[in-house]
Amino acid sequence: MGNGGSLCNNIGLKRQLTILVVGLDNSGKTSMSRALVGETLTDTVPTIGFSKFVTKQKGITINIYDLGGSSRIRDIWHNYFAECYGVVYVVDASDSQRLSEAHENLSSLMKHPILKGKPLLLLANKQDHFDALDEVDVADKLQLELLANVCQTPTRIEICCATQGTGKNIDPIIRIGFHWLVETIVRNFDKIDRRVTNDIASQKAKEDKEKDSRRARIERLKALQNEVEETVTQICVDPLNGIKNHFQPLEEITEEWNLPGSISETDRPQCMESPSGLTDLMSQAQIDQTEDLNGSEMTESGHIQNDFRGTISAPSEMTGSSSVRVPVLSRNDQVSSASPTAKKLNQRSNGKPLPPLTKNGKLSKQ
Ligand SMILES: Nc1nc2c(ncn2[C@@H]2O[C@H](COP(=O)(O)OP(=O)(O)OP(=O)(O)O)[C@@H](O)[C@H]2O)c(=O)[nH]1
Ligand SMILES: [Mg+2]
Repeated sequence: MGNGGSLCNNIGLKRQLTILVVGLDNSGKTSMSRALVGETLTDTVPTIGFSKFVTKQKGITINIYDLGGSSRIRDIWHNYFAECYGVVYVVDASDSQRLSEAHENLSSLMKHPILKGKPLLLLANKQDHFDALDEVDVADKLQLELLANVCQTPTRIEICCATQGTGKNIDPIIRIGFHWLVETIVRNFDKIDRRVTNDIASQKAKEDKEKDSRRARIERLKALQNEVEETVTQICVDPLNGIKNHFQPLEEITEEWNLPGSISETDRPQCMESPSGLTDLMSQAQIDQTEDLNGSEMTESGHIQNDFRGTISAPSEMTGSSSVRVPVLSRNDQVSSASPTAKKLNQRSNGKPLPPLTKNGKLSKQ
């Protein structure tokens, strides 16, 4: 049996693994991944999030997750660690200015508990640039040997040029390096696979827990919102017509009477014609309601409950007085139909009986 056969035996029925391609932005990760799967290399743009590539090697399906390297995207890399069996780290060997940043980044990756010890291929890319550092210098700048020992990580470094060609024309060093990575993973498959299975399960449990607490937070917010809306409805409901509040601008109220389809001029109560008329109506309403509350006009069922939940001061320009106490009606409140206010309201509704207030304090449609 050839090498391919033994690789497949090791990996069992799964025959599938995931490799992460990471490194700083502009290092050549997407170019390298594309070259590996035989895609065209033109029009490479910075990766936002990640790109997935799939290739096969000796009967094993390999999912390549090419993660964007910009600093903001690096913050989400950890979300992909759990399912990772091995890592390709790409460095722009021609950009010596950024090698210390690359070292910091590589060090935190290799020390991450989920990645620690998983096989690593380091590609010192862009070797076609005249000033590119070779593998000895890159390894030195990245302190690769030290990191590999500290983290007990099987590590290999290669120099390459990702843009040299794609598919069959790919830089052969990339293929050799990739082949080493897959072989190393497969040789340690049982151990790595156990870690991957456990890490995926605990990541899922963590995500489920976060989802639950997010859902609970949203429900709490919704309940709070409903409570606020209910309170606002109760405060804004007008005991006179059940819809408007006392603080609606007078221009709006008078404009409404002139709208097409509104009550005709002859049906319109005199008191609504001018602000002073409105003031009269409001003052009268206040007297009526006080009378009702005193029981003078209480009907059998005791319509208005003595339930002042708050005192609202109407603006003095509306009322002519410094403040007016406005009752906040409870859900079951009704205005006595015998009260003068009700009579005035009947006038406004063409003599039809006043509908009872609905749950939210508005007049029900009858
Ligand atoms: N000269 C040269 N240019 C390269 C090489 N590899 C990649 N490039 C160029 O470098 C630029 C960035 O390449 P990408 O493959 O998009 O880099 P990346 O690491 O995926 O970048 P992000 O997605 O932003 O993280 C592109 O213009 C590539 O054409 C190489 O080996 N030599
Ligand atoms: Mg990219």
